[in-house]
Amino acid sequence: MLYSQTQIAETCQQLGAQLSKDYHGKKPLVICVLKGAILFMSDLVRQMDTDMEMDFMDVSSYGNATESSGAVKILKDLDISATDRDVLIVEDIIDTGRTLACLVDLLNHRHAKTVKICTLLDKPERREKKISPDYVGFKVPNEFVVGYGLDYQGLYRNLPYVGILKPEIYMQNQ
Ligand SMILES: O=P(O)(O)OC[C@H]1O[C@H](OP(=O)(O)OP(=O)(O)O)[C@H](O)[C@@H]1O
Ligand code: HPA
Ligand SMILES: [Mg+2]
Repeated sequence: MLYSQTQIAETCQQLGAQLSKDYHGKKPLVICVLKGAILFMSDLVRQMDTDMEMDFMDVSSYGNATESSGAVKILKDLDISATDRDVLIVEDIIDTGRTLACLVDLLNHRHAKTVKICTLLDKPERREKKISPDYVGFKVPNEFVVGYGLDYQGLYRNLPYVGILKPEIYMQNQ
């Protein structure tokens, strides 16, 4: 285990308090990046004492051919227009930064007023794209982490804590 349920709850409370101040009177459009960010999003917004709208996007990385360009495929787009909105993107983890680099570009292209990023976990050692989150819960080492929304082959998202995946689990599949 890397971060317990209690540590995560404290972090959500701290981030929520800061976001409540920073977005006071602004009615942000808070975007959850499916599926990984759903647990963090649902805990975080309950700690934000401000008017807001919530929306959801589902994106997936392209295959190897286009990975280097950082392109992602939109599987579910926003229902609410981001134009002229103070957008807060909520993510579970920033790893290479490809997903967020693409989303930030897209939202700027759509003329969002401001685009900020709140991520529970940041894994800076793996970064390929220049993305620096505005709000970070925890910096994580260069390990594959699961739980609290994060999966390995679709499993472990429902764990209430964040842990490092045991190497024997992914070695079985190699
Ligand atoms: O910084 P990156 O290297 O782009 O990686 C981070 C992204 O990868 C994971 O999502 P994934 O695309 O696996 O989908 P999921 O959220 O549905 O699990 C994670 O939830 C982030 O969204
Ligand atoms: O460490 C991770 N765990 C789960 N999903 C991920 N997507 C990018 N990095 C990770
Ligand atoms: Mg994701």
